[in-house]
Amino acid sequence: MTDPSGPRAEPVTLVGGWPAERALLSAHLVVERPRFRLDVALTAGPGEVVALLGPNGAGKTTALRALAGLLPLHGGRLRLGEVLLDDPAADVYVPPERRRVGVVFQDHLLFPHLSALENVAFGPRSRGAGRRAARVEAQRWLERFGLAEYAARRPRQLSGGQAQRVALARALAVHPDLLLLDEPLAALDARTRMETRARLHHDLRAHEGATLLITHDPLDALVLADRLVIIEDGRIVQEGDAATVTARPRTEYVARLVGLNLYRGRAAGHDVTLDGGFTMIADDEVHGEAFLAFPPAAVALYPQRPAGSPRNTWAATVVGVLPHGDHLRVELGGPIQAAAEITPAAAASLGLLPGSEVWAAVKASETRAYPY
Ligand SMILES: Nc1ncnc2c1ncn2[C@@H]1O[C@H](COP(=O)(O)OP(=O)(O)OP(=O)(O)O)[C@@H](O)[C@H]1O
Repeated sequence: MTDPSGPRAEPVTLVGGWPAERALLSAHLVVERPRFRLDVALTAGPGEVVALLGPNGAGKTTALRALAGLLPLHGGRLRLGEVLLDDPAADVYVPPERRRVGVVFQDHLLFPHLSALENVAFGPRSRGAGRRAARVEAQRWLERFGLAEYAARRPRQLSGGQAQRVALARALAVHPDLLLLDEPLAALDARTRMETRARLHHDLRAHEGATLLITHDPLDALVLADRLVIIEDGRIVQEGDAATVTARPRTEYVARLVGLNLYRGRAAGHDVTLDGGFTMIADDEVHGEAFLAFPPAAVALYPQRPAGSPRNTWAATVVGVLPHGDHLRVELGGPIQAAAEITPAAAASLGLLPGSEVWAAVKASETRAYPY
């Protein structure tokens, strides 16, 4: 037992999810472009899968290229295990082929003229393994992934999902310390994507190194990753496990990603006055700068002002109506911009069209407020 009066552990500075000195990957990536600057700190531990999410142009590919060594850093430093890979201040730059990094790109996956087995064996061969040893290793990976029966097939005889997993086996066959997955499911159709996602989740457990997954798709991130890092305009705007990020989004992009309406405002107890002046009532009690969020499914729409109305009620104009799964997503203008999710039957009975005037209401009990 520890002595409570004894010396206490110093709090460690967390860079990402792991204390920088214990992480397998410890990176501060600074890349300058003419009109863009990437400046992010990333860490990942052994066996950890970190998803890097962000809108178009956020800098995800730039980060991946810097980690792989395809793009030298302009500032910061990159360490993998005990090895310093890039540190411009110390004039250190290890080229891609000498990094213990495996990359799986979304397309250009496999060599078309080689069989699945030869494709996977290429990994160990390129790291100096003998022909026979490389084939044995490749066979082991195909078996592990349940792909042994496809060993002799050429890539064009494989489905998209199978090819994707052979590419993963090839990357893992060299036992990289860092695995980089670039939109690994983006090229697949919806059904294959679902199956491959589930298998990939399983396959990734065989990897003892760190994994960084780049994706646009929140579902990929939520299923595959232990931790999410969200970047916008070259900077990290939020990171944490899925539960934290989805419960408390901190930017509009993150809110949309998890499907919430999100606003900033000032709270005084349960009342939150949003930027723009509209006041809403939340279940939570907060004081000062605050976020207010509610899911589109919590927004009820009425043709007239609802009687005995819930307090969060406002007159809105329909801006657009889009299919969303088996529901419809209604974009509303008015004192606040909001999205509502309703059934097609409800939309038909309201006669919703762009320009329609409706009343919107959200119960305070479905509205979350939290400090900014
Ligand atoms: N070779 C380049 N020269 C100059 N600017 C570049 C270059 N490559 C990328 N950029 C710029 O860097 C920024 C980040 O691009 P990046 O491709 O990393 O974003 P991303 O998050 O991967 O986007 P997407 O999801 O669209 O692939 C963008 O503003 C882009 O225009």
